[in-house]
Amino acid sequence: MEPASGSRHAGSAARPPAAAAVLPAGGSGERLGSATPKQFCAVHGRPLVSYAVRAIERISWISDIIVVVSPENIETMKTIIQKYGHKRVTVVKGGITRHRSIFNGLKVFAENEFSKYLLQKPEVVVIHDAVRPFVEEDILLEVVMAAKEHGAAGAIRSLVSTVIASSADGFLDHSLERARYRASEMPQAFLFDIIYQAYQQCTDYDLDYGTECLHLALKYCKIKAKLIEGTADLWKVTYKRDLYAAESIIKDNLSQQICVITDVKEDAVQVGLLLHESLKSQIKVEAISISLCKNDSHLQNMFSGRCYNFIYIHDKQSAFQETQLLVDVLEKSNITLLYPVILILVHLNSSENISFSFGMEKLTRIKKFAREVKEKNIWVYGLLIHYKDHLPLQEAVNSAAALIMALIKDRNPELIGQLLVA
Ligand SMILES: Nc1ccn([C@@H]2O[C@H](COP(=O)(O)OP(=O)(O)OP(=O)(O)O)[C@@H](O)[C@H]2O)c(=O)n1
Ligand SMILES: O=C(CO)[C@H](O)[C@H](O)COP(=O)(O)O
Repeated sequence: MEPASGSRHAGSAARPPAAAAVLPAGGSGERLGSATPKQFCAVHGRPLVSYAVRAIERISWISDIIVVVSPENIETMKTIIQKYGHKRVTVVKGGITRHRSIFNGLKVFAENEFSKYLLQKPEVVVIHDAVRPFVEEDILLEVVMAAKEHGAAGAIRSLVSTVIASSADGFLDHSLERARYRASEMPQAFLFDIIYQAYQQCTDYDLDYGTECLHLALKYCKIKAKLIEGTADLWKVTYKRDLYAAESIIKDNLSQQICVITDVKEDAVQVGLLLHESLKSQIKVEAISISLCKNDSHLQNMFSGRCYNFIYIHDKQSAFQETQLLVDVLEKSNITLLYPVILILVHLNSSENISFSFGMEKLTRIKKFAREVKEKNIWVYGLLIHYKDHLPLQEAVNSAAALIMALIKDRNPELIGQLLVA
């Protein structure tokens, strides 16, 4: 179950060959400048490498995923695999350069000494940097099918800047015609035997200074790679700003859909309908009116979509029991494993005096409840819709919709347990 994200050629009919993937993750992230190598930096609470692993593991036709990490990070990687429930992953010790790490990853399919188990050699192997989190199945399929046909293939992008060469004294020597050149990105794929033979023949210079796997296939096996136009999201996290960009993309993907759950009481249903109207131009809304009592079978089916945002509207003084039931169902559904789920508890109040109807005791209770369920990766926020004669319901609902959109787009952990007033 994944949040919605852009997919360019959905539903390709081509049948992929037996494939495996090698994800180099053995670098130190010097250019990012953090003490933690970038692949282990948290992006919306989860290490970057986990996003790349997840992107590959959800593809059924990729049998094995080899993640190559530096020796000191093997345990960290194994912990990540366990914590986020990753499957079909083997962790392998990396080398001092990216090429050496990739070569180590490939050896798992060809040389016994590199793994406790010699894995089944795939027809095609995908190579994808662990710091490129947004790879989609359609581009992988295109690259893999092209590799099967031509021996090697890789994703490319148009150049943003012109490439120039400078002379030794720091002056322009010449510039390249930008339209003729492309940036080489990932994923790339190869017939396994081609890329493995290429790495076996590499010089130390290639292994230490090379930056391009497609070039090795050309140089040592005379294979001209097929180049496939990639999407903008395939870029590599390299600098600190790339981590912020990755987090923004993830948050944007997570805030595409919301599920509005209303108590069956008349007021709650009415507010639910108005909220639906107010939100639907900004987000896909699914609305459910339900009595949150135990054993309600409707609840079990509610979390089948790609939804990570829920609103529960009620007009009770206290609805913690019902909310707890909702939390239990969310937890059981496993959607909280990879991303935090937002749950906004909407209380309705039409009395003159807010402080009278919403005392300190209840505020403290929301905070305590939110703190407890945060442990389950469910982020609870309170929202009071306050309406009376001089503040019409429609106006209060519009203001509530704006606050809801801000909460789910920002996904701010500092506001967990707070009560906002619309
Ligand atoms: N010895 C290395 C060096 C790099 N990589 C991996 O290769 C990918 C792309 O390399 P790059 O962006 O250059 O990562 P770093 O080498 O970590 O970054 P920097 O060059 O800024 O130090 C990353 O997933 C990185 O972890 C690797 O597996 N083994
Ligand atoms: O862009 C690429 C495709 O070949 C590689 O990801 C890139 O060459 C990695 O090199 P570096 O580790 O120096 O960033």
